[in-house]
Amino acid sequence: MKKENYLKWDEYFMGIALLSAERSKDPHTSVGACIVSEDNKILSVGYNGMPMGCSDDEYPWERTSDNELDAKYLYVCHAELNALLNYTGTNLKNATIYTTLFPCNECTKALIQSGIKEVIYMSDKYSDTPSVIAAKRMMNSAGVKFTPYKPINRNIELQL
Ligand SMILES: Nc1nc(=O)n([C@H]2C[C@H](O)[C@@H](COP(=O)(O)O)O2)cc1CO
Ligand SMILES: [Zn+2]
Repeated sequence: MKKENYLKWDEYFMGIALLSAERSKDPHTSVGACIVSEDNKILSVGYNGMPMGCSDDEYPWERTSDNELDAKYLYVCHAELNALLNYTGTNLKNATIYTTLFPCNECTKALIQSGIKEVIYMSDKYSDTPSVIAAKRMMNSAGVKFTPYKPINRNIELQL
């Protein structure tokens, strides 16, 4: 008889998003994303980080600063955008993105334009911000389904 405690598809893909988030250098919020085709093939992954060539030792990680130029927000590339940009293929039509944090309005525009049809998200901690409210409005208009991930409360330990 087959093993029963294998990872279901949703768990596997959100697990990969969570593992990708572990690559983030952001001291406050690590985000990971995994893009999956209609037939459950992993197409791309990403996490939030500074753009290529912009050293994550030199660019700021602060959330606030007297000078906006000394805070992270003008520079950091979101996990969802990185996952889109890391994709080397040509067809994201009807793909699903698993993300550990609900997408912002800017990533949402790019997700919609790329053909992503579903967003499965873990945290929605910024749900009351204009960015997320706008993101949901656009997803609703564009027919992009968004579904909270159902936690299974299982710990998976990886010994590295
Ligand atoms: N959906 C998202 N994906 C992301 O990759 N991010 C990134 C941008 C920042 O590096 C960090 C959020 O920082 P903070 O405001 O929680 O300290 O997560 C943020 C959001 C929120 O919309
Ligand atoms: Zn974003």
